[in-house]
Amino acid sequence: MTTNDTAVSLSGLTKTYKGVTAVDDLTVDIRAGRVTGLLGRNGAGKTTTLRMLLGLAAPTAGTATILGRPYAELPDAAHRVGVSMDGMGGVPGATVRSELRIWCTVLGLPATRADEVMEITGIADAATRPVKGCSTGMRQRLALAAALLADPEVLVLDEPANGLDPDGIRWLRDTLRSLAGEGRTVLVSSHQLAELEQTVDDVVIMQRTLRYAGTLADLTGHGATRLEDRFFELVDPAATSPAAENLAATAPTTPTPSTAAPAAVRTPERITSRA
Ligand SMILES: Nc1ncnc2c1ncn2[C@@H]1O[C@H](COP(=O)(O)OP(=O)(O)OP(=O)(O)O)[C@@H](O)[C@H]1O
Repeated sequence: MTTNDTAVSLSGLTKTYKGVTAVDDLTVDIRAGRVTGLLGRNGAGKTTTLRMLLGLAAPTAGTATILGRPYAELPDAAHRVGVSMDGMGGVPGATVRSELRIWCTVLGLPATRADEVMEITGIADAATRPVKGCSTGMRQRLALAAALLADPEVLVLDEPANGLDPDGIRWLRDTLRSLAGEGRTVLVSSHQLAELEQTVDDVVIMQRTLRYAGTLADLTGHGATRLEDRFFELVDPAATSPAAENLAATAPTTPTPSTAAPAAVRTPERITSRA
């Protein structure tokens, strides 16, 4: 079911690479104005899903829309959707400020906007630092700064917590909550379950196929169970020992054939699964 406040809609979304299905028949609506965590192990298909959503990879089957249209057909998409993904590349030789100013030019924004987003993301002190000399955490902040430049309605962030120290993680959590508080939609991929548990309203769990879509509160019984426990029940019901779970959580996953039976998929009220 699609509602008026659906920000992202995936329908039967499937991607096969040389006979290996990375994303299989993913159908889910993501509600506007909320922080939604796209969760899955390494290799679960999160990045592939986001790339299809943003028109960076062509689906083998199915559709993905953002604000009601495929990204490539969305008017003013570069202003309405802010994106942070690995491999988006930087400008050789740029400093933090000059890189953001280049993006300001590309987006038709005043150069002063670069300084505003540096303040928001806590990197103003690093304005003159070469980007290639920045730490991973600093680069994550810079990537979010770039995503925020055009004051977008929707943010799509691929693993934004990677490389952040505890201060950075707390800052990211507060920032994402505050962005959603302003009415923005935040779709954030991660496999850092403890972190996400404190950040998201809604959860989409995938392991090539959809395993859960709904509110965090529904998933955890309003905190009665931990997200991590529910996650493992959904992605790997056979795993029983914590040691096995920890190992599985960090090991790359080889996609299984698309004929494998999907796990139970819930259809709660906040995110509507149409699987
Ligand atoms: N361009 C590609 N060509 C072939 N296989 C690919 C390609 N991109 C992704 N894959 C495969 O698709 C599967 C899903 O990868 P994807 O990067 O989407 O997972 P992920 O959930 O984002 O993982 P991670 O958390 O490690 O980033 C993996 O098995 C990966 O090897």
